[in-house]
Formats: sequence, structure tokens, C-alpha cells
Amino acid sequence: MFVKSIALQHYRNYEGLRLENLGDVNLILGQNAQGKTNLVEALYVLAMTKSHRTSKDRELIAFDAPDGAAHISADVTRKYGDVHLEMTLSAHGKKAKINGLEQRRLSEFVGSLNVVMFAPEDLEIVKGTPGVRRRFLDMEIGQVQPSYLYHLQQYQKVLLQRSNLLKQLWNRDSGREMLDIWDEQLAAHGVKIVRKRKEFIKKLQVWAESIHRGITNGGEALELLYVPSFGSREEEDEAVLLDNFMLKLSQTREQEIRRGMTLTGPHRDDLSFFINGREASVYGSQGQQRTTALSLKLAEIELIHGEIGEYPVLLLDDVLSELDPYRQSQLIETFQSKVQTFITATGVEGLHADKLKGAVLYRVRGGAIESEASGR
Ligand SMILES: Nc1ncnc2c1ncn2[C@@H]1O[C@H](COP(=O)(O)OP(=O)(O)OP(=O)(O)O)[C@@H](O)[C@H]1O
Repeated sequence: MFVKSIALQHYRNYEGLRLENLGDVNLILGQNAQGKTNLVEALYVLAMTKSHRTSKDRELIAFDAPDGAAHISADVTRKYGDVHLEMTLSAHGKKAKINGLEQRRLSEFVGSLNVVMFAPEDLEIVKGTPGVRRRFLDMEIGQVQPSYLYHLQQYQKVLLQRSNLLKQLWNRDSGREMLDIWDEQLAAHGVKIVRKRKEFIKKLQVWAESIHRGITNGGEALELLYVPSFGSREEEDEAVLLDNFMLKLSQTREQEIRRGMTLTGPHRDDLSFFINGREASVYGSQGQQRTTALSLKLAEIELIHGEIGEYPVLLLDDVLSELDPYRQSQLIETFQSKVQTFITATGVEGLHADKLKGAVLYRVRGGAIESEASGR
């Protein structure tokens, strides 16, 4: 897919911006704090309906937005035709339109534009907390499978109700029958989530393993493993998963009531990465962890292509100049000629100059952008 144009209004430090004739490779250059990340973030928000760096939508609205709202829109060419996507963020929530038609649910809008973002904070997917990895799984599966988002939302609702009930039950006996009802609903949505996550990881593993071998000249075998809070790692049969989940809930019920929280389910699961059989978060060097994150992102590009039949848009925020020349060329070769790419950097130093020939160059200063044809 290809983003032909993008327009922002009162988004972060952009009062108003319209970029037409975007290129296959778009190089966004500017000094610190000028609005480079804000621009690629806006594309990410249009794709995912959420920012990659904050969960607070109000931060995305310009401080002085007159109507208290931020607007993002883009014209996107997809294999089935062109679409005009619009998103409005305000204190009242988010609204999204496809070709002028407002979508009833945001989950139906997700997937209209597909992106893969690679940013410095992605290192946290490898070495950060399980919550970061769960978010990675949820965002990435959600953008290719809308039904995943549905189950996730339902699961979170039930989880909240169930946890509230658990807190009330520690000093009273009545109401336990209600817990049985929540258990069933929790497990029904929970197993769908776990099954889809396992499926996703299996597919991602195939790509990530071979990409990682390529980047490390065959020296490193990367393995992705799902770490479930119930049942076995490999189990994918829904009926068996359901039995496993219900069994674990019954076994831990007293403990859950004592602690007032749900201890089993996809909200407690994790994903781990192994390099040559050793856990990357524990034994991996900073460089190995960075390469693992890069392999994952490149694998995602291929996985999305496999799922939807077209390549997503790649957003490289401040990461290209961080990579050594070999990894840079691996990355550039992956996207060249098939993946539209947006690259942000403070300058051209450290960038693989000849590989970026033909890129459209944008200079960002204080929320304003000038474009120039690149001679690089
Ligand atoms: N809601 C907002 N309203 C107005 N300006 C904002 C808002 N949120 C952030 N900004 C401004 O956006 C600027 C930061 O932009 P951005 O994060 O895109 O920087 P950048 O060009 O990527 O810089 P760096 O190279 O340091 O990463 C800051 O000047 C910040 O004050």
C-alpha cells in the first residue's frame, strides 16, 4: 500500500500541514524537537488509532487547538482501490471515517492503513517488561485481524468486572456464583486471544528466524516462544485450552480472592526470545537485543504481506543512523522497491547515502515542513 498524501491539523506541534506526492522513500530531516516523530506518529495513529508512545490521546492534540481537536487524514492506495482516511481526536473521544463514512467502531477502522514502526523504544520488546511484549502482540495481531481486537476488548471488560468482584469476595461468601459466570466469559475470550497469539508467533518465528540468520551471517538462531499462564506452550486446540484455563481458574480461586486479582489469562502471558538457545533479555548484548528487535520488525513486514496480500508502510523513527552499515543495508534492501518508507533523522550523517538515492527529502522546522527533491 502507498500513502499518497497526508494532512494534519492541530496535531501536536503542527497547526496545519499538507504533504502531497509522497515518495517511495521519504527522508524527514530536522533538528531535535521540531516535529519529525510527530509526523510518523500521526501515520501510526491513523493506522492503529493509538500512538506508539503514549496512551493519553490528549497529548496528541495541539496545546492551542481552537476547537480542542486534532485531525489526521491521508489518501492511501490499496490493492483494492484508493481510500481516504480521516481521524479526529478530542476530549470527547476519537472518530474515524473511511471515504467520508463514519465507522461505528474504531476496531473496524484499524487495518485500513497498515504500518510497521521501528523506533528506539522497540528495544524494550526484547528487554522490557512482559506488558510491553503483550502490547506488541496485541497491536500487531489487531491490525491484521479485527476479530482479535473484539475479543481483547471483551476480555478486558470481563477482567475488570471479575477483579472488582474478587476484591469484594475476600470478606464475604455471597456472590461466588457470579464468579462462575465471569470465569466462563473470561475463558471464552481468553482462549481466542491465546490461540491467535500462538498462531501469530509461529508465523512470525519462521520469518524472524531466517531474517535474523541473514543479518548475523548465519551465526545466530533466533527463537520466539510464547509463555502461557495456563496449559502448555504448544497447545492450540481451543477446547483443550478452554479446559486448561477453567481448571487453572478453579485451582487458584482461593488465592485470587485473597489477592483480589485475576492471576491467570492472556493478561499475564509473555513472549520470550532465545538466541542460540539462551534468553536474549538475560544473556543478549545490547547489539544482539537491537538486532532481535530489527529482525522482528522486518519479519512483521513479511507477515503482514502474507496475511493481507500487500506490504505495510514502514516507519523508521530515529533508528537508521543507530545501525551499523551492514544492518542498515539489510534494512534498506528489505524495503527498497516494495515497501513505502518514512525515515526520520537529525541529519544525513551516518545514513547509507547511495542506498537512499531518489528519496524525497523533507526538512522539518518548528512544525513546518519544506520538501525538496533529493539528489542523494
Ligand atoms: N500537544 C502538543 N501541542 C503542541 N506541541 C507539542 C505537543 N506535543 C509535543 N509538542 C512539541 O513537539 C515537539 C517534539 O516533536 P517531535 O517529538 O516530533 O520531535 P523530533 O523532531 O522527532 O525530535 P527528536 O529528534 O528530538 O526526536 C516539541 O517541541 C514539543 O513541545
